Amino acid sequence: MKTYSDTLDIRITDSSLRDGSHAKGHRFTAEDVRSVVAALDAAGVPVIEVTHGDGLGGSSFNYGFSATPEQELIKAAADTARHAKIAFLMLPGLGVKDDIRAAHGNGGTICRIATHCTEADISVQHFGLAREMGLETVGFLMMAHSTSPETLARQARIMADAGCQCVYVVDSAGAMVMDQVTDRVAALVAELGDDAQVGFHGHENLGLGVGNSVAAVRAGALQIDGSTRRLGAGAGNTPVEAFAAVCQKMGIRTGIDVLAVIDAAEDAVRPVMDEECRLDRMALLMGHAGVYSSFLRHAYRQADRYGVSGARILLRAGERRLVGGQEDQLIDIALELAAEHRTA
Ligand SMILES: CC[C@H](O)CC(=O)C(=O)O
Ligand SMILES: [Mn+2]
Repeated sequence: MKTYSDTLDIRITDSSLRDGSHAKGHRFTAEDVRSVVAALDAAGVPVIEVTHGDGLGGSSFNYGFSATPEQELIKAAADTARHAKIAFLMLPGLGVKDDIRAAHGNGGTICRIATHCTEADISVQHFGLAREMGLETVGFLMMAHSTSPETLARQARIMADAGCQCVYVVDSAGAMVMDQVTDRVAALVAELGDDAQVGFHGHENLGLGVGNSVAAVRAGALQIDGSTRRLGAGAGNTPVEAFAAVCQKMGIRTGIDVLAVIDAAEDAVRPVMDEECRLDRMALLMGHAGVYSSFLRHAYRQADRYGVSGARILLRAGERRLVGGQEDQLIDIALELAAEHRTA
């Protein structure tokens, strides 16, 4: 069996300071970042991702403005971490190449480029630049439930050929059940061979983050994302502390000190959260209907603004197969629902 390295079977990346930015309304402070990074780093978490929830350049009217510029947060993380590497994420078009250069200048060493799962071609120049700069590279194929394993594998090949060193199957909607994860991860492993590793990023919208991540590891994934205390979009991400504990019981080496990360979840991450990430009606509907997790807060906002049901907004977003970046279409849906209500 392939392992991540001689000492680790898999490598875990904590996304609470990036995916969790959605749940926090993009209001992390440098102090929040320093305290979370210090605790995760001390617990042996090997990679910590820090960026606006929608990636570099995400701070905007459409996605939500950051309270603190993300480059300051990346620098605070890099200045605090003693062992952990700092990763940052970018969606081509939201962020630009200069954002990658700035993140590198502020101490980020892992560049993660995310595209919709059938649009890997828009990442090619960014992987090229990141590799030229000596950065480690990771690719995100988002909304991976919405396409077949074969198509996903072909898209992964585009990223790997462009210089991506690990392509992630990203369950952005938390909509996949275990066999779907197995099929997709196995298809990427078969396609990429020794050319690139395979990763998995899960969400908890069907309560399957840990189970799906175990399925991914069994199918050959060497990198797994999670968020301590599940701090992430929708019902949150795979909880790092629970996944690390499960891995320990299964003899999968993660390098994480389980007791220390359990303490970090309670003592460092929970205090920076507005509230727990809950598997409530809206979050569960996202998993059920296949809706991008970061639409959750936007759906609540438009439901309030137009006096319509947030659940119905999400169901219609699922029917329309909206993809990340189409947050503004939730407004159109809310307006339609309001008009239908008036004529009913
Ligand atoms: C940056 C967009 C998005 O939040 C990436 C991600 O975490 C996902 O698709 O799940
Ligand atoms: Mn996510």
